[in-house]
Amino acid sequence: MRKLILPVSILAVILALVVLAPVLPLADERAMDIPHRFAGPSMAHWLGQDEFGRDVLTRLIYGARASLSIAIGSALAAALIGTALGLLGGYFRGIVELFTVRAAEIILCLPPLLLALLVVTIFGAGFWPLILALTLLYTPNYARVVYAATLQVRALDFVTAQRALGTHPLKIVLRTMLPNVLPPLVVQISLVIASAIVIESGLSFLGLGVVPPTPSWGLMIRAARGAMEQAPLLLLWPSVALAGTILTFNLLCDRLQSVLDPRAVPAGGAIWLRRRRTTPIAPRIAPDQVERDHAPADLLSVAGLTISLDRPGGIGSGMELVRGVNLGLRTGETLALVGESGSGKTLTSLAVTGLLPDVLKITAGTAAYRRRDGELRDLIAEDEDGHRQLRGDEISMVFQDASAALNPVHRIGEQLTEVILAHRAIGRAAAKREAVALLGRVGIPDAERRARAYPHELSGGQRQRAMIAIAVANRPKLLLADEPTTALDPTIQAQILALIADLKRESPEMGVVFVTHNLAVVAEIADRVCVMYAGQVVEEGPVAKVFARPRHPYTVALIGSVPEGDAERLVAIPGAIPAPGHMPPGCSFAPRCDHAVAACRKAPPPEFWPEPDRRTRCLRFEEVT
Ligand SMILES: Nc1ncnc2c1ncn2[C@@H]1O[C@H](COP(=O)(O)OP(=O)(O)OP(=O)(O)O)[C@@H](O)[C@H]1O
Repeated sequence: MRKLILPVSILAVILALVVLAPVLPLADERAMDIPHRFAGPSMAHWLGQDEFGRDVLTRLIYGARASLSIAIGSALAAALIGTALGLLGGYFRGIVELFTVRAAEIILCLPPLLLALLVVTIFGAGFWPLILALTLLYTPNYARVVYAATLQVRALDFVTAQRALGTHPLKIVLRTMLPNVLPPLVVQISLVIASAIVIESGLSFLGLGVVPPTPSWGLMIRAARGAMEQAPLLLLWPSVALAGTILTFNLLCDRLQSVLDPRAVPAGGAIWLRRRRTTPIAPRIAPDQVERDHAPADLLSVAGLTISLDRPGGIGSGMELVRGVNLGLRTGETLALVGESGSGKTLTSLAVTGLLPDVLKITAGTAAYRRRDGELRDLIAEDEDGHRQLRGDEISMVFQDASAALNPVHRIGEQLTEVILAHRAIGRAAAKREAVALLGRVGIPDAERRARAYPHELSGGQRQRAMIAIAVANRPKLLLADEPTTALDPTIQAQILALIADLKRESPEMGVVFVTHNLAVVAEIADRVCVMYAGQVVEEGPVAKVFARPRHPYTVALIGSVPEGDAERLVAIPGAIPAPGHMPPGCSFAPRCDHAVAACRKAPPPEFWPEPDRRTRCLRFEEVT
């Protein structure tokens, strides 16, 4: 919210001047003083006098009245109409879409200034025709933005749930869809206001807008142009006012975007997560450092990763959500990250890909990644450009919710083609052929036809397969899969796991980090497992060894909580994971642990290495069985 203070304050001053103009001690904006035409700035006329001796400051403020009320009025009117069209078209689709969004799009075929000229020629110059022209001009922009946002929201589970409940469609549109499309809408309004100010000034400059003697910035520029040699300052004031106001609206728009939409879009699919530029540490890591710290992990070595909440002045700012995580991944290996909800699995994988939301910050740690060409890079210190080069190419992601991850307004084949083209120097036709082949490879039947489908036209399992196809399109070295099977039914789950295993066999070099809650999945596909609890890795080792003899009471509890055949044998872990910022002074699992002794509650346990390939954070690991 702090980001908004500057643009909102500047706009508040401008709007206050505009609204309070009649009661301010200003000269009459139309009073002429011919003997003093073109007089420079003085105590009585701070910005000088114009070609009729009128006070320039007064006309500038009254000019803002005309320019801003036309711009804001038309932006709001267009927003109202465009939003209604976009919401209706996006929600009902079919014939409604044709008569709303598609009809509005016809306007986009006409050049903007030409359309405005047409309206003004028909209705004559003046305030209301200008508002009408600009409203017509901007309505399709809103309709398209809202339509795209509506399609996205419409496909989400909560809308489907509302429909399943039999809620009236208009109620869903107004109560569920509208609030969800507001962020892009608000941003669009500020963009349109800035653009409308420019068009209004342009038309007034051409003599087709505001009618003299009413002042407007466009008219002032037009008049000043003729007297540029006698009084160049006359051109400066309205130009500065125009440029300053537009810049302020653009700044507001930029800031609103980051405040209202904490999520962003990575390549390949539309996971709404904001990319973050972290404080550069040292992109290249000395090989001996990696060798020393993580000798066996040649592909990815995460060391001391700490992620904190970064909301200056906000509640909980500085709170550590992930605390000193170390983990290593070897070429061709599958590492499972397991743990209860909230243990930091997702944040750890997002940090590696540079996709942490803006409110989170990496406060310590490195993530040494060995690139295809053998160079070592620190992914934590990598900037956004560096991450973008790697993401979708060497490093790929598969997320839990494919319907949110795939762009709802583009066909599956197009999305796949774009990912291939973004990272490889091949022609579009070849990329398209490869996209279809990939869809076939991940088990989507009739791939040629399905490539032309939109995400919502595929089943959940097919969407997940399509997302996997996008992730492996450029044969990544590192695949991060965040609960890719959690949302699927058991049969499809098994098929997707088999697919990932198949793809791994085809690319034996590919390392996989697999985030899951499900220990049965870990047993099936992982080579090693990292157990996370309250933002820390509490145990790590080869799957077979960890399952045969866990070395941390939390791992024991997790294994015990897996239902085996009959649900009565399921043992729930008592208590709850401590909230970030409320960690106990000692071991974070101590309050829920049967083995805990006084020493456990005193200080956080260090890492112990019971065997060369295993580690645990438990003082009593010898006694844990
Ligand atoms: N954008 C965010 N803002 C504030 N806190 C967050 C944010 N994202 C995650 N957290 C917090 O960070 C902690 C770790 O979250 P994370 O999503 O990594 O857990 P997880 O182990 O992946 O859980 P799940 O299995 O439910 O996805 C949680 O306490 C969570 O509430």
